[in-house]
Amino acid sequence: MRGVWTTEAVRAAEQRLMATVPEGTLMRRAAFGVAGQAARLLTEHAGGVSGRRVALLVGAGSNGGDALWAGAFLRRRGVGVTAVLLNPERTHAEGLAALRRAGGRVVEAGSAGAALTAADLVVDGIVGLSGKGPLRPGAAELVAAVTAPVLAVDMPSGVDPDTGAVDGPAVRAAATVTFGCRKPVHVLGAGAVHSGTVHVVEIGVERELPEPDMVLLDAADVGAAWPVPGAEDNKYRRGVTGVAAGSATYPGAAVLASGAAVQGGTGMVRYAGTAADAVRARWPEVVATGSVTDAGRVQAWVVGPGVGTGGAGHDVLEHVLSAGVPVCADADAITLLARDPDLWDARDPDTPVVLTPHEGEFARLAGEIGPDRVAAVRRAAERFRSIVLLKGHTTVIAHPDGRVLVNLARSAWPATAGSGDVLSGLIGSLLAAGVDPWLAAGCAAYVHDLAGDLAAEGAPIGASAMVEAVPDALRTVRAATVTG
Ligand SMILES: NC(=O)C1=CN([C@@H]2O[C@H](COP(=O)(O)OP(=O)(O)OC[C@H]3O[C@@H](n4cnc5c(N)ncnc54)[C@H](OP(=O)(O)O)[C@@H]3O)[C@@H](O)[C@H]2O)[C@@H](O)CC1
Ligand SMILES: [K+]
Repeated sequence: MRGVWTTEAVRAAEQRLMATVPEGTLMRRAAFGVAGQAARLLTEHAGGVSGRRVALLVGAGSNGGDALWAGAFLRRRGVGVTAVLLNPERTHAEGLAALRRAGGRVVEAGSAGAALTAADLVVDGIVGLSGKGPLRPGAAELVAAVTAPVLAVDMPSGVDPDTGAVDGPAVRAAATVTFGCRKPVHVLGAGAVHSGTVHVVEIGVERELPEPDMVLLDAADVGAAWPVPGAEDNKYRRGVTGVAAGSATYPGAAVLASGAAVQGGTGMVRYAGTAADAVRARWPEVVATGSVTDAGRVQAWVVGPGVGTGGAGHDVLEHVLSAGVPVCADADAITLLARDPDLWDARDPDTPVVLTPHEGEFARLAGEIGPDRVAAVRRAAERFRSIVLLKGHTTVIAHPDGRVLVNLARSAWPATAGSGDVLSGLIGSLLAAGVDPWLAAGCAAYVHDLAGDLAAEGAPIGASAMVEAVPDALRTVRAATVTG
């Protein structure tokens, strides 16, 4: 698992560390990391380092100081460096002196045109963790004139450091070098896109950090958590997943959710609903019945996709919530819960529930999301005493106790009709196997996204192709576990 820490936690850790090391040490370590990545990008985009040109966009604080020191290091490798000062009277003095000593050029924003046009790489040191709001007009104008790839120092300027929100001009970086750990800006929403490839440079601050504010799973974590049957297991011990989804008119959701549960490795899938014929036709291994009341025993239920929001869907959801087993409630089930909160009374308080809304369903259930997605999902998880998984380019998964897991999409190909049904089937499969519901939601989100990416291979796909690709995705994460 990789941690993500808020700027508040990072600053506190930085203060503790600063007290133990000579002044300027952390900035030079940080800047050295920036210079290393800059050299790598120059090699990649301009075929070498020496003789290439770099422009530094330098703001008023330490972020600009990092950029200036990085410029000084790059000068030693024969790079032509020009610093563009956005706020000359507040420029980091030591950094500026270091760049000048190393033979760097310094210009003010008004005369930056030639340096920006000639640059093979631009380093964004406009603003870092003290950033508020979008780029101010002077900075925005310069950034708009950039054509070379941008390397962001700590974070892309103009993005909100703690929410990743972008509501005006902001830097779009090819890569970002950050210090000590990832911050929310690197993994949330638009911020994740604007950050480009994120490189974390250790500067010592990481040793001072408390428990992370959010975590990201990697392939090996998912591979280790995904259940693998042992010699003692049989289909019942592996877990039976109930799927209450779809309808005679809309059988697709039932077929996709049941298929994903099968492919996710559950021991048996019991389908209950009016799409039984369609499910049997596509997945003969599924035991299909017409109603949840005669479905037989299951260890977890997936409920909602395509069940409708009328009386029949209401009764299905009520039955499932009172069954005393973990439930993944998606789509129409969420709309039903939003419309009739009394449905929650059917749930035994100890029964784990995983809610998987998209943004519209989330708003119906818990109100508008606002710019701070993580805070909104945390509040909803606490309010409904459920795991809440908010879908998006960054999927945010909150536990009622405040823990948050995020999953970053590899591409947007999986954003297709029926994709959510696949996700809920995977979650159901893990819940039935007894995986912790918060981890189950995180692992399912990871495998869902990976399956989409593997199926797509750079071209559009339908949700059925994602179901087909689940075994490939599972092989990939299991291989990562083996190789460490
Ligand atoms: N954490 C660590 O361990 C280490 C951190 N280090 C580095 O320090 C950085 C944080 O530095 P920092 O606190 O000096 O402020 P920073 O982000 O440079 O902002 C400067 C000023 O910009 C302004 N401003 C605000 N918003 C703006 C906007 N939208 N557009 C334009 N301007 C805007 C605002 O001033 P204002 O004009 O509002 O008075 C603000 O005070 C951090 O990101 C990392 O790079 C490393 O050196 C070593 C280890
Ligand atoms: K920056």
